[in-house]
Amino acid sequence: MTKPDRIPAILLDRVTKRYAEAPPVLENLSTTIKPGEFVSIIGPSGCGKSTLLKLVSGLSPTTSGSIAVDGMTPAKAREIVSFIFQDPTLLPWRTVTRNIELGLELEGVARERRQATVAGLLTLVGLEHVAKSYPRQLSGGMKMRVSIARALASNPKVLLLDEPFAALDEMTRDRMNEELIRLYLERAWTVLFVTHSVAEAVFLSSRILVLAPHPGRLAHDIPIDLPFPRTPELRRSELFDRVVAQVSRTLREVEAS
Ligand SMILES: Nc1ncnc2c1ncn2[C@@H]1O[C@H](COP(=O)(O)OP(=O)(O)OP(=O)(O)O)[C@@H](O)[C@H]1O
Repeated sequence: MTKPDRIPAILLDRVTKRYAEAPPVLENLSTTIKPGEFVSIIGPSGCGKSTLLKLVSGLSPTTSGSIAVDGMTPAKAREIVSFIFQDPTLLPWRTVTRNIELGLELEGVARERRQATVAGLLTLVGLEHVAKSYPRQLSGGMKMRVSIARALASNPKVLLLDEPFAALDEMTRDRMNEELIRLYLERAWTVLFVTHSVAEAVFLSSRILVLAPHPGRLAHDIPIDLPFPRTPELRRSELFDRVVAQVSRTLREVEAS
């Protein structure tokens, strides 16, 4: 007997999304994302990138077509999915530790287990030294790390990130990219990552989906065959520059069409 194929991490089958009576934002979008893939979504402003993440997260329903996350509807898959937004939205009156444990608290996880989980996450994102600080005492990069740690507290299998590093300076952003790749390799997540930066998408991804607008649709599906782990040296290599140039050209063609 042949072994059944592994269930796709994310399956999009002819997904169409329309807000009220407006023309569709996404139309007939189909693709399969395998477990462990790091997929970035790029495309002109308004082509439906954020909308796609909202559909996969179950925050917003599809108009037609279907989405399966690990074989489940997005609503059922919420427990295995974490969504990280550009704005970390930390609670200012809670310390770093208490921000990270918020979700676990709401789930009713006992205090001791919460503390053990948070201690591990603080180490993972390198924030042990600010465990008792408040958000206002942190830099933008640190706030984003708290937000990532909070998203990881529920031990997700699928991570959805909507331009998480857009507000950071370039150096911090590069460092966060390297940390994200380290965590991705360690935790074996499936990642769907929205960005406007082609270099960031190339650095992080095993695959890039280029969406075209009006209506949003899949224009290109580009595998990124650079070796993992991705390192700062890779970013300085000619090969990296070549891939970035190639993807930028594709994006410009989509923007011009
Ligand atoms: N809740 C909503 N109600 C009505 N229209 C919406 C809603 N959310 C998004 N839209 C519209 O859907 C289109 C796609 O928006 P979306 O934010 O998904 O695009 P995007 O590719 O992420 O854009 P950007 O790159 O500028 O962040 C836009 O025209 C936007 O105005």
